[in-house]
Amino acid sequence: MSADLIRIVSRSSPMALAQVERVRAELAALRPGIRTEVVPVTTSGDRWMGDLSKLGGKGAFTKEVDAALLAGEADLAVHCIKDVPADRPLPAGTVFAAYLKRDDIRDAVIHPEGLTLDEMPAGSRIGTSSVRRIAQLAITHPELECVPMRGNANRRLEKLDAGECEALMLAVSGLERIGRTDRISEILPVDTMCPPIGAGVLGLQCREDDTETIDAVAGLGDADVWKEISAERMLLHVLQGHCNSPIAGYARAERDGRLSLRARVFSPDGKTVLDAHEWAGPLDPATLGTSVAVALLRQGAREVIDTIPH
Ligand SMILES: NCc1[nH]cc(CCC(=O)O)c1CC(=O)O
Repeated sequence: MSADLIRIVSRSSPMALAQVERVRAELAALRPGIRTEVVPVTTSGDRWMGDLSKLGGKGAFTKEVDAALLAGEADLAVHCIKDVPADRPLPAGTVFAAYLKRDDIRDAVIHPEGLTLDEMPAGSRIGTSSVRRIAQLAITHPELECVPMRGNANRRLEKLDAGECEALMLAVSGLERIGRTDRISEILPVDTMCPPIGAGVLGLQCREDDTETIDAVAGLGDADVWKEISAERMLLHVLQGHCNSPIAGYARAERDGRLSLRARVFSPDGKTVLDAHEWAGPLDPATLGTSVAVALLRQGAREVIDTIPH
């Protein structure tokens, strides 16, 4: 950054731009002397409407953003942590300086007439390409059918309205960001629709040698979320999950300081469910993530994850 300007690189979807506006507002309150500018990019994940696994993984939504940061065309990147791969290190030369306060981690159902999953007729088509959602829907609602659905949340809502499916599943936090919570017909509890690793968390990524920007934004971070994400991302790293893995889980820092992590691994048909839940006790968050991952590996997680093509 220059002394008083931070250039923020972002994907140009409505959700990504709303995320940047949140960062700008929080930064303006914390450091009123710093100006911000937005540098928009389009990622391969935004352009490609086919199967994401054919694009080489979740990096599809982060690659071009990382490149702009590393090239010095921007000073700060805002990422949905959910979209940041954990099976490989962060791009060399970059670090997360802060994780913002966490939003709702649950998934929502959107049905034009407001029906819940229980109320939908058998054979109703649910638009989702997420193996995590497909597997868990197969467990609770085997009578419903999943059909592939990609594109940013606004485009998915348009496709729903055009009749391409009867209902959608989308993250509550994403709908909040684009101002479309009015479309929600049901919010699914985490027991039956376990969220993805990193759900509802925005991370602020900087160049590791740019201490000026790191210091400027570090104060936006939330200490509890830092612990939760450290545990969740270590779990994903140890499991070596890929973009199409049916891995779900969330850590929770309690008010009294205790930290727990629940995680699940599913076969796509939902017939195999591996489940682990542990409290950190004296362990640091990353070691908790390792411990829960090992518990899942002991239950056979490697075989379940590796049978899914990616
Ligand atoms: N895969 C796209 C994506 N990345 C992050 C979110 C939701 C917001 C978040 O969890 O940060 C979404 C949309 C969705 O899954 O409905």
